[in-house]
Amino acid sequence: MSRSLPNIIITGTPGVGKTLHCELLAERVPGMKHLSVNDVVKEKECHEGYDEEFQSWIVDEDKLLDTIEEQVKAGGCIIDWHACDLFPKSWIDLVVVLRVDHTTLYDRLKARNYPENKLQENLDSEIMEVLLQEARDSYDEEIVVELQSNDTEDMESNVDRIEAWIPQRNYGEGPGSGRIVKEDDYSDNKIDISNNEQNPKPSLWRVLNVISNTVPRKALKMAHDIRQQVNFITGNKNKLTEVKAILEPAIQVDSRALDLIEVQAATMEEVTIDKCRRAADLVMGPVLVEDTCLCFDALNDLPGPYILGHDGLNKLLAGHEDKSAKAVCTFAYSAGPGHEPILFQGITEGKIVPARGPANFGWDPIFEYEGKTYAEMTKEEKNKISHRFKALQKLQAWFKLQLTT
Ligand SMILES: Nc1ncnc2c1ncn2[C@@H]1O[C@H](COP(=O)(O)OP(=O)(O)OP(=O)(O)O)[C@@H](O)[C@H]1O
Ligand SMILES: [Mg+2]
Repeated sequence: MSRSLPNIIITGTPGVGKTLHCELLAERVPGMKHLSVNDVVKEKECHEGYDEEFQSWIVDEDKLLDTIEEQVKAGGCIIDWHACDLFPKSWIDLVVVLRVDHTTLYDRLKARNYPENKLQENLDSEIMEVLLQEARDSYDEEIVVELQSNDTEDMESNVDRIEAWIPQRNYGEGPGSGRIVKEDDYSDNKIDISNNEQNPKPSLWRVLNVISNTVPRKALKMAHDIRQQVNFITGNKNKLTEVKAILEPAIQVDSRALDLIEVQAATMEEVTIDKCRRAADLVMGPVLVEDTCLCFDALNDLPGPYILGHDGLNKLLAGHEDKSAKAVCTFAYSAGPGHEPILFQGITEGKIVPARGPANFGWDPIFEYEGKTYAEMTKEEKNKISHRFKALQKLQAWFKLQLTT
Protein backbone atom coordinates (compact mmCIF):
# COMPACT_ATOMS: atom_id res chain seq x y z
CA MET A 1 0.00 0.00 0.00
CA SER A 2 1.45 3.36 -0.95
CA ARG A 3 1.10 6.49 1.15
CA SER A 4 1.53 10.12 0.26
CA LEU A 5 2.95 11.13 3.60
CA PRO A 6 5.75 9.24 5.33
CA ASN A 7 5.72 7.49 8.68
CA ILE A 8 8.45 8.74 10.97
CA ILE A 9 9.58 7.22 14.23
CA ILE A 10 11.03 9.65 16.75
CA THR A 11 12.83 7.59 19.34
CA GLY A 12 15.43 7.97 22.09
CA THR A 13 15.96 7.54 25.81
CA PRO A 14 13.17 8.87 28.08
CA GLY A 15 13.58 12.63 28.43
CA VAL A 16 15.42 13.33 25.14
CA GLY A 17 12.51 15.33 23.79
CA LYS A 18 10.54 12.90 21.63
CA THR A 19 7.13 14.25 22.55
CA LEU A 20 8.23 17.85 22.18
CA HIS A 21 9.57 17.21 18.67
CA CYS A 22 6.52 15.17 17.63
CA GLU A 23 4.08 17.84 18.78
CA LEU A 24 5.96 20.62 17.01
CA LEU A 25 6.23 18.64 13.79
CA ALA A 26 2.55 17.74 13.84
CA GLU A 27 1.69 21.43 14.27
CA ARG A 28 3.98 22.48 11.44
CA VAL A 29 3.29 19.89 8.75
CA PRO A 30 -0.28 19.58 7.51
CA GLY A 31 -1.46 15.99 7.49
CA MET A 32 1.19 14.68 9.90
CA LYS A 33 -0.20 13.32 13.19
CA HIS A 34 1.51 12.70 16.52
CA LEU A 35 1.09 9.04 17.50
CA SER A 36 2.07 8.63 21.13
CA VAL A 37 2.54 4.94 21.87
CA ASN A 38 2.37 5.61 25.62
CA ASP A 39 -1.12 7.09 25.17
CA VAL A 40 -2.32 4.32 22.83
CA VAL A 41 -1.12 1.64 25.25
CA LYS A 42 -3.04 3.17 28.12
CA GLU A 43 -6.16 4.37 26.28
CA LYS A 44 -6.67 1.23 24.19
CA GLU A 45 -5.44 -1.07 26.96
CA CYS A 46 -2.69 -2.64 24.87
CA HIS A 47 -1.01 -4.00 27.95
CA GLU A 48 -0.89 -7.03 30.16
CA GLY A 49 -0.95 -5.19 33.45
CA TYR A 50 1.47 -3.21 35.53
CA ASP A 51 4.89 -4.31 36.68
CA GLU A 52 5.40 -2.97 40.19
CA GLU A 53 9.14 -3.57 40.33
CA PHE A 54 9.86 -1.58 37.17
CA GLN A 55 6.84 0.68 37.61
CA SER A 56 5.87 0.22 33.98
CA TRP A 57 2.96 -1.00 31.92
CA ILE A 58 3.85 -4.25 30.15
CA VAL A 59 3.01 -3.66 26.52
CA ASP A 60 1.18 -6.30 24.52
CA GLU A 61 2.97 -5.71 21.25
CA ASP A 62 0.61 -7.74 19.06
CA LYS A 63 -2.40 -5.81 20.33
CA LEU A 64 -0.53 -2.51 19.94
CA LEU A 65 0.38 -3.25 16.32
CA ASP A 66 -3.17 -4.39 15.52
CA THR A 67 -4.54 -1.22 17.09
CA ILE A 68 -2.39 1.20 15.12
CA GLU A 69 -1.99 -0.75 11.86
CA GLU A 70 -4.72 0.92 9.85
CA GLN A 71 -3.72 4.40 10.92
CA VAL A 72 -0.01 3.85 10.24
CA LYS A 73 -0.56 2.19 6.88
CA ALA A 74 -2.44 5.30 5.77
CA GLY A 75 0.76 7.31 6.35
CA GLY A 76 1.49 10.63 8.02
CA CYS A 77 2.25 9.23 11.50
CA ILE A 78 4.97 10.56 13.77
CA ILE A 79 5.45 7.65 16.14
CA ASP A 80 6.65 8.65 19.60
CA TRP A 81 8.22 5.85 21.68
CA HIS A 82 11.49 4.77 23.21
CA ALA A 83 11.46 1.37 21.50
CA CYS A 84 11.44 1.11 17.73
CA ASP A 85 12.26 -2.44 16.72
CA LEU A 86 8.73 -3.80 16.83
CA PHE A 87 7.31 -1.76 13.92
CA PRO A 88 7.51 -3.63 10.60
CA LYS A 89 10.13 -2.18 8.26
CA SER A 90 7.56 -1.71 5.50
CA TRP A 91 5.64 0.76 7.69
CA ILE A 92 8.54 3.09 8.37
CA ASP A 93 10.21 5.70 6.15
CA LEU A 94 12.45 7.57 8.59
CA VAL A 95 13.80 6.83 12.07
CA VAL A 96 15.02 9.83 14.04
CA VAL A 97 17.05 8.99 17.13
CA LEU A 98 17.28 11.98 19.45
CA ARG A 99 20.42 12.28 21.56
CA VAL A 100 21.26 14.46 24.50
CA ASP A 101 24.30 15.24 26.68
CA HIS A 102 24.08 13.17 29.80
CA THR A 103 24.32 16.17 32.14
CA THR A 104 21.31 17.73 30.41
CA LEU A 105 19.45 14.44 30.54
CA TYR A 106 20.27 14.14 34.24
CA ASP A 107 18.69 17.55 34.89
CA ARG A 108 15.59 16.71 32.85
CA LEU A 109 14.98 13.39 34.57
CA LYS A 110 15.72 14.87 37.98
CA ALA A 111 13.07 17.52 37.27
CA ARG A 112 10.63 14.66 36.76
CA ASN A 113 11.50 13.26 40.19
CA TYR A 114 12.82 10.01 38.76
CA PRO A 115 14.20 7.78 41.53
CA GLU A 116 18.01 7.60 41.48
CA ASN A 117 18.20 4.02 40.14
CA LYS A 118 15.78 4.66 37.29
CA LEU A 119 17.59 7.88 36.49
CA GLN A 120 20.95 6.12 36.43
CA GLU A 121 19.65 3.30 34.24
CA ASN A 122 18.38 5.76 31.68
CA LEU A 123 21.61 7.78 31.74
CA ASP A 124 23.63 4.60 31.19
CA SER A 125 21.38 3.77 28.29
CA GLU A 126 21.96 7.18 26.70
CA ILE A 127 25.73 6.99 27.20
CA MET A 128 25.83 3.48 25.71
CA GLU A 129 23.83 4.63 22.66
CA VAL A 130 21.40 1.80 23.26
CA LEU A 131 18.50 3.18 21.23
CA LEU A 132 20.67 4.37 18.37
CA GLN A 133 22.05 0.86 18.12
CA GLU A 134 18.58 -0.64 18.27
CA ALA A 135 17.44 1.61 15.42
CA ARG A 136 20.47 0.71 13.32
CA ASP A 137 19.94 -2.99 13.98
CA SER A 138 16.27 -2.82 13.02
CA TYR A 139 16.12 -0.57 9.94
CA ASP A 140 18.13 0.13 6.80
CA GLU A 141 21.06 2.29 7.69
CA GLU A 142 20.13 5.07 5.29
CA ILE A 143 16.81 5.82 6.96
CA VAL A 144 18.22 6.11 10.50
CA VAL A 145 19.38 9.58 11.55
CA GLU A 146 20.83 10.77 14.83
CA LEU A 147 19.98 14.33 15.94
CA GLN A 148 21.06 16.27 19.02
CA SER A 149 18.32 17.61 21.33
CA ASN A 150 20.19 19.62 23.94
CA ASP A 151 18.43 22.94 23.62
CA THR A 152 15.65 24.78 21.83
CA GLU A 153 17.99 25.76 19.00
CA ASP A 154 18.66 22.06 18.33
CA MET A 155 14.96 21.36 18.46
CA GLU A 156 14.11 24.16 15.99
CA SER A 157 16.76 23.04 13.56
CA ASN A 158 15.74 19.37 13.87
CA VAL A 159 12.13 20.18 13.13
CA ASP A 160 13.15 22.37 10.15
CA ARG A 161 15.22 19.53 8.77
CA ILE A 162 12.58 16.87 9.17
CA GLU A 163 10.00 19.20 7.67
CA ALA A 164 12.26 19.82 4.71
CA TRP A 165 12.64 16.07 4.25
CA ILE A 166 8.93 15.48 3.88
CA PRO A 167 8.25 15.94 0.20
CA GLN A 168 5.00 14.74 -1.28
CA ARG A 169 5.70 11.41 -2.88
CA ASN A 170 4.66 7.80 -2.70
CA TYR A 171 6.07 6.07 0.30
CA GLY A 172 5.93 2.43 1.20
CA GLU A 173 6.29 0.91 -2.28
CA GLY A 174 9.19 -1.45 -1.93
CA PRO A 175 12.64 -0.98 -0.50
CA GLY A 176 14.08 2.51 -0.67
CA SER A 177 10.97 4.12 -2.15
CA GLY A 178 10.49 6.27 0.89
CA ARG A 179 14.14 7.08 1.26
CA ILE A 180 14.21 10.74 2.09
CA VAL A 181 17.62 11.12 3.62
CA LYS A 182 20.41 11.54 1.13
CA GLU A 183 24.17 11.47 1.43
CA ASP A 184 24.31 15.28 1.19
CA ASP A 185 22.23 15.52 4.30
CA TYR A 186 25.09 14.16 6.37
CA SER A 187 27.63 16.70 5.27
CA ASP A 188 27.57 19.05 8.25
CA ASN A 189 28.16 16.35 10.85
CA LYS A 190 24.83 16.99 12.53
CA ILE A 191 23.68 13.63 11.35
CA ASP A 192 25.84 10.60 11.82
CA ILE A 193 24.79 7.40 10.13
CA SER A 194 28.11 5.67 10.36
CA ASN A 195 27.91 2.16 11.68
CA ASN A 196 29.84 2.28 14.90
CA GLU A 197 31.58 -1.09 14.94
CA GLN A 198 33.55 -0.24 18.05
CA ASN A 199 30.55 -0.19 20.30
CA PRO A 200 29.63 -3.50 21.85
CA LYS A 201 26.16 -4.63 20.84
CA PRO A 202 24.12 -3.47 23.77
CA SER A 203 21.09 -5.69 23.28
CA LEU A 204 20.90 -6.68 26.93
CA TRP A 205 21.49 -3.12 28.02
CA ARG A 206 18.39 -2.13 26.25
CA VAL A 207 16.14 -4.33 28.27
CA LEU A 208 17.72 -3.44 31.56
CA ASN A 209 18.11 0.21 31.03
CA VAL A 210 15.35 1.79 29.10
CA ILE A 211 12.77 1.77 31.78
CA SER A 212 9.89 4.04 30.97
CA ASN A 213 6.22 4.04 31.84
CA THR A 214 5.55 1.47 29.15
CA VAL A 215 7.94 -1.31 28.16
CA PRO A 216 7.78 -4.05 25.55
CA ARG A 217 6.82 -7.39 27.08
CA LYS A 218 9.92 -9.23 25.93
CA ALA A 219 12.17 -6.50 27.29
CA LEU A 220 10.58 -6.72 30.69
CA LYS A 221 10.84 -10.50 30.79
CA MET A 222 14.53 -10.33 29.96
CA ALA A 223 15.08 -7.59 32.49
CA HIS A 224 13.74 -9.90 35.17
CA ASP A 225 15.72 -12.88 33.87
CA ILE A 226 19.05 -11.14 33.92
CA ARG A 227 18.67 -9.37 37.24
CA GLN A 228 22.02 -9.71 38.92
CA GLN A 229 22.22 -11.49 42.24
CA VAL A 230 25.11 -12.47 44.51
CA ASN A 231 25.47 -14.27 47.81
CA PHE A 232 27.72 -12.16 49.96
CA ILE A 233 29.46 -14.46 52.41
CA THR A 234 29.77 -12.58 55.66
CA GLY A 235 28.73 -12.76 59.27
CA ASN A 236 29.40 -9.04 59.68
CA LYS A 237 26.17 -7.03 59.65
CA ASN A 238 27.96 -3.71 59.13
CA LYS A 239 29.73 -4.95 56.03
CA LEU A 240 26.49 -6.36 54.66
CA THR A 241 24.72 -3.02 55.19
CA GLU A 242 27.51 -1.18 53.35
CA VAL A 243 27.60 -3.63 50.46
CA LYS A 244 23.81 -3.50 50.06
CA ALA A 245 23.81 0.31 50.19
CA ILE A 246 26.37 0.47 47.39
CA LEU A 247 25.27 -2.39 45.07
CA GLU A 248 21.49 -2.47 45.35
CA PRO A 249 19.15 -2.17 43.54
CA ALA A 250 21.29 -2.86 40.43
CA ILE A 251 22.63 -6.05 41.98
CA GLN A 252 20.55 -7.90 44.52
CA VAL A 253 22.67 -8.86 47.53
CA ASP A 254 21.67 -11.92 49.57
CA SER A 255 23.85 -12.90 52.45
CA ARG A 256 25.09 -16.17 53.86
CA ALA A 257 27.23 -16.63 56.95
CA LEU A 258 29.63 -19.51 56.39
CA ASP A 259 32.46 -20.55 58.64
CA LEU A 260 35.41 -20.42 56.28
CA ILE A 261 38.85 -21.13 57.67
CA GLU A 262 41.38 -18.72 56.20
CA VAL A 263 44.51 -20.31 54.76
CA GLN A 264 47.95 -19.04 55.59
CA ALA A 265 49.18 -17.42 52.40
CA ALA A 266 51.81 -14.93 51.35
CA THR A 267 49.42 -12.26 50.09
CA MET A 268 45.97 -11.03 50.99
CA GLU A 269 44.90 -11.68 47.40
CA GLU A 270 45.71 -15.38 47.76
CA VAL A 271 43.77 -15.57 51.02
CA THR A 272 40.71 -14.00 49.38
CA ILE A 273 40.86 -16.17 46.27
CA ASP A 274 41.07 -19.34 48.31
CA LYS A 275 38.16 -18.26 50.51
CA CYS A 276 36.06 -17.45 47.42
CA ARG A 277 36.67 -20.86 45.82
CA ARG A 278 35.63 -22.69 48.96
CA ALA A 279 32.54 -20.52 49.41
CA ALA A 280 31.39 -21.17 45.80
CA ASP A 281 31.76 -24.93 46.38
CA LEU A 282 29.69 -24.77 49.56
CA VAL A 283 26.95 -22.49 48.20
CA MET A 284 26.93 -24.17 44.76
CA GLY A 285 26.31 -20.79 43.15
CA PRO A 286 27.62 -17.23 42.70
CA VAL A 287 29.42 -15.84 45.72
CA LEU A 288 31.14 -12.70 46.83
CA VAL A 289 33.69 -12.67 49.64
CA GLU A 290 35.60 -9.80 51.13
CA ASP A 291 38.78 -9.14 53.04
CA THR A 292 39.84 -5.87 54.53
CA CYS A 293 43.21 -4.88 55.85
CA LEU A 294 45.19 -1.93 57.09
CA CYS A 295 48.70 -1.37 55.78
CA PHE A 296 51.06 1.04 57.55
CA ASP A 297 53.63 2.75 55.37
CA ALA A 298 56.11 2.94 58.29
CA LEU A 299 55.90 -0.82 58.72
CA ASN A 300 56.21 -1.89 55.10
CA ASP A 301 52.48 -2.54 54.81
CA LEU A 302 52.10 -4.49 58.05
CA PRO A 303 49.86 -5.40 59.87
CA GLY A 304 47.97 -6.21 56.65
CA PRO A 305 45.35 -8.87 57.31
CA TYR A 306 46.44 -9.31 60.95
CA ILE A 307 43.91 -7.00 62.55
CA LEU A 308 44.44 -5.93 66.15
CA GLY A 309 42.32 -3.77 68.46
CA HIS A 310 42.51 0.07 68.18
CA ASP A 311 45.02 0.33 70.98
CA GLY A 312 47.21 -2.36 69.50
CA LEU A 313 47.17 -0.66 66.12
CA ASN A 314 48.05 2.71 67.62
CA LYS A 315 50.83 1.19 69.72
CA LEU A 316 52.33 -0.45 66.66
CA LEU A 317 53.01 3.00 65.26
CA ALA A 318 54.01 4.60 68.57
CA GLY A 319 57.70 4.88 67.76
CA HIS A 320 57.15 6.02 64.19
CA GLU A 321 56.80 9.55 62.91
CA ASP A 322 54.97 8.42 59.79
CA LYS A 323 51.33 7.60 60.66
CA SER A 324 50.18 7.19 57.07
CA ALA A 325 48.16 4.08 56.26
CA LYS A 326 46.22 2.44 53.49
CA ALA A 327 42.82 0.85 53.99
CA VAL A 328 42.57 -1.96 51.46
CA CYS A 329 39.45 -3.86 50.56
CA THR A 330 39.54 -6.90 48.32
CA PHE A 331 36.39 -8.54 47.00
CA ALA A 332 36.46 -11.81 45.11
CA TYR A 333 33.54 -12.95 42.97
CA SER A 334 33.05 -16.44 41.60
CA ALA A 335 30.15 -17.40 39.33
CA GLY A 336 30.03 -20.82 41.01
CA PRO A 337 32.03 -24.00 41.64
CA GLY A 338 34.91 -24.34 39.15
CA HIS A 339 34.74 -20.66 38.10
CA GLU A 340 37.96 -18.77 38.68
CA PRO A 341 37.48 -15.96 41.23
CA ILE A 342 37.86 -12.40 39.98
CA LEU A 343 39.34 -9.77 42.29
CA PHE A 344 38.21 -6.17 42.81
CA GLN A 345 40.40 -4.06 45.05
CA GLY A 346 39.88 -0.59 46.49
CA ILE A 347 42.41 1.46 48.43
CA THR A 348 41.86 4.61 50.49
CA GLU A 349 44.88 6.44 51.85
CA GLY A 350 44.69 8.11 55.26
CA LYS A 351 46.42 8.12 58.61
CA ILE A 352 46.17 6.46 61.99
CA VAL A 353 44.99 8.72 64.83
CA PRO A 354 43.81 8.25 68.44
CA ALA A 355 40.21 6.97 68.34
CA ARG A 356 37.45 9.52 67.51
CA GLY A 357 33.78 8.83 66.86
CA PRO A 358 31.47 5.90 67.68
CA ALA A 359 33.26 2.58 68.09
CA ASN A 360 30.84 0.22 66.42
CA PHE A 361 32.62 -0.80 63.23
CA GLY A 362 36.15 -2.22 63.48
CA TRP A 363 38.94 0.33 63.22
CA ASP A 364 36.74 3.12 61.81
CA PRO A 365 37.49 5.46 64.79
CA ILE A 366 41.28 5.46 64.21
CA PHE A 367 41.43 5.75 60.40
CA GLU A 368 41.38 9.41 59.39
CA TYR A 369 40.71 10.59 55.85
CA GLU A 370 40.85 14.31 55.03
CA GLY A 371 40.34 15.45 58.63
CA LYS A 372 37.58 13.03 59.68
CA THR A 373 37.82 9.47 60.93
CA TYR A 374 35.61 6.94 59.18
CA ALA A 375 33.63 6.75 62.43
CA GLU A 376 32.98 10.51 62.39
CA MET A 377 31.53 10.40 58.89
CA THR A 378 27.90 9.74 58.06
CA LYS A 379 27.27 6.44 56.27
CA GLU A 380 26.69 8.36 53.03
CA GLU A 381 29.98 10.26 53.38
CA LYS A 382 31.95 7.11 54.10
CA ASN A 383 30.29 5.19 51.27
CA LYS A 384 31.53 7.78 48.78
CA ILE A 385 35.24 7.52 49.57
CA SER A 386 35.85 4.28 51.42
CA HIS A 387 38.14 1.45 50.31
CA ARG A 388 35.05 -0.79 50.25
CA PHE A 389 33.15 1.62 48.00
CA LYS A 390 36.06 1.81 45.56
CA ALA A 391 36.30 -1.97 45.33
CA LEU A 392 32.54 -2.30 44.85
CA GLN A 393 32.58 0.35 42.15
CA LYS A 394 34.91 -1.90 40.16
CA LEU A 395 32.66 -4.85 40.84
CA GLN A 396 29.62 -2.90 39.62
CA ALA A 397 31.41 -1.82 36.44
CA TRP A 398 32.41 -5.42 35.79
CA PHE A 399 28.83 -6.65 36.24
CA LYS A 400 27.65 -4.04 33.76
CA LEU A 401 30.24 -5.11 31.24
CA GLN A 402 29.06 -8.70 31.50
CA LEU A 403 25.62 -7.57 30.38
CA THR A 404 26.93 -6.02 27.21
CA THR A 405 28.92 -8.98 25.96
N1 LIG B 1 15.72 20.19 22.61
C1 LIG B 1 15.21 20.55 23.80
N2 LIG B 1 15.43 21.79 24.26
C2 LIG B 1 14.91 22.18 25.44
N3 LIG B 1 14.16 21.40 26.24
C3 LIG B 1 13.91 20.17 25.83
C4 LIG B 1 14.40 19.67 24.58
N4 LIG B 1 14.00 18.41 24.44
C5 LIG B 1 13.29 18.12 25.53
N5 LIG B 1 13.22 19.17 26.37
C6 LIG B 1 12.53 19.20 27.67
O1 LIG B 1 12.84 17.99 28.35
C7 LIG B 1 11.68 17.45 28.96
C8 LIG B 1 11.41 16.07 28.38
O2 LIG B 1 10.97 16.18 27.04
P1 LIG B 1 9.90 15.17 26.43
O3 LIG B 1 8.77 14.96 27.39
O4 LIG B 1 9.56 15.65 25.07
O5 LIG B 1 10.80 13.86 26.39
P2 LIG B 1 10.40 12.40 25.87
O6 LIG B 1 11.56 11.93 25.07
O7 LIG B 1 9.08 12.44 25.19
O8 LIG B 1 10.32 11.56 27.21
P3 LIG B 1 9.45 10.21 27.49
O9 LIG B 1 10.15 9.07 26.83
O10 LIG B 1 9.53 10.02 28.98
O11 LIG B 1 8.06 10.43 27.00
C9 LIG B 1 10.55 18.43 28.72
O12 LIG B 1 10.46 19.28 29.83
C10 LIG B 1 11.00 19.18 27.49
O13 LIG B 1 10.47 20.48 27.47
MG1 LIG C 1 7.23 11.58 25.73
